[in-house]
Amino acid sequence: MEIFKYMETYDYEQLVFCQDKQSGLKAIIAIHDTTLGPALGGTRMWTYESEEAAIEDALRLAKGMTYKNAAAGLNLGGGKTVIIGDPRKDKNEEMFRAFGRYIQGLNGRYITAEDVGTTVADMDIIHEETDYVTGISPAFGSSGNPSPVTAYGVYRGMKAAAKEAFGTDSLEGKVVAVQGVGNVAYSLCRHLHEEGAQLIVTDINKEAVQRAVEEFGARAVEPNEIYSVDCDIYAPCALGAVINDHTIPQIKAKVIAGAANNQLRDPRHGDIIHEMGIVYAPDYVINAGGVINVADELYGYNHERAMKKVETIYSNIEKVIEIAKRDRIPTYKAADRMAEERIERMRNSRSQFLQNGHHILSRR
Ligand SMILES: NC(=O)C1=CN([C@@H]2O[C@H](COP(=O)(O)OP(=O)(O)OC[C@H]3O[C@@H](n4cnc5c(N)ncnc54)[C@H](O)[C@@H]3O)[C@@H](O)[C@H]2O)C=CC1
Ligand SMILES: CC(C)CC(=O)C(=O)O
Repeated sequence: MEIFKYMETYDYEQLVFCQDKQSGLKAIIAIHDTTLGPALGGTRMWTYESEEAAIEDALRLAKGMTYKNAAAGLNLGGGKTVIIGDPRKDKNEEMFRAFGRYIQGLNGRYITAEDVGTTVADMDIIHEETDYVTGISPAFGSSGNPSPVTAYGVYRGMKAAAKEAFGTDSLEGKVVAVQGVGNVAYSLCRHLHEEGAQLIVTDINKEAVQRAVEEFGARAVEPNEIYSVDCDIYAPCALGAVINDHTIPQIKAKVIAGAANNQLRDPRHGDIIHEMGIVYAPDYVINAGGVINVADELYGYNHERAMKKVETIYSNIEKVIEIAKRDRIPTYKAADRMAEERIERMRNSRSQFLQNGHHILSRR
């Protein structure tokens, strides 16, 4: 990968490599765009096949955060971190302390939170070194684990997408195929089960599958079978790039609505599912609940206020569908348009973010 060429093409501001020999920390912080405010986005810990794959993931996820935060109406830019390693084996306290010091060094240009492979406990350790971290324990007056809130937002957004596809937003009796039943999808399954949806689930973690089977009466399938099952709604809730040339021909769902980031392998896959008549709820619009929740910490966390904003995900999905129909474009393009227009409007009044993150965080 020619890194500067890639950064120039997609207009990234900064890429930071963090190394700490003693703890084994190898982290990449990508800051995409800070026009709207400091870059807020989670830290993912994952066993990447190569350093290049980790860099690419950090860059793609950071850009997604710029669009997510803009579309959600937050005054925040987009960034993300990946830590290279196995979250089950390679974590240690010194690692997150070292990482916290690197975040502090950015002086508020980047604020972190949880993502795949990191937890509230990890954020609490980071908090020992910096205030530029959210999703820390409620004991600190913070919002805690963002996953249940993300799940609630996905559930509401799924209902809005279902209304377009089926003429009603009721999910009672609808068959929903959930890919990955981790932190977010477990809570999502609970909402769906409570509304009377029938669940088909898969995960590479057999215990997670078993829990969904026992608690929600879900039917379990193998990971490679989830695309082709007979269902009304496909909910990708594991990792990205799952809507691709290989999977699209298998999909029978009329709606795709899930929590995973970067679901489309490439933009053209959004065009293909649009032509197939599938209602696609753009990932970064429907999964914004977690970031909306942690972002509220910057104003002194208020759960009621945060949930009120999370509710706007329903109308945001409606808005995206409306723009798509009006302009005869796929929903992913409509979402991009919505986010880009907001950033452009603000670009006239501010350019690069300069240290006021500290000022915001002092209101905690
Ligand atoms: N946690 C949050 O608040 C937010 C999460 N997201 C995104 O939602 C997705 C899920 O996040 P979490 O639930 O927090 O992560 P998680 O790590 O708790 O859950 C992911 C689950 O997917 C499973 N999985 C991995 N590869 C799989 C495969 N090939 N087939 C089937 N299952 C597979 C894992 O075993 C795990 O149970 C991620 O893409 C994340 O970036 C997006 C916004 C916020
Ligand atoms: C997990 C969230 C709090 C932030 C984030 O990184 C995301 O929405 O993907």
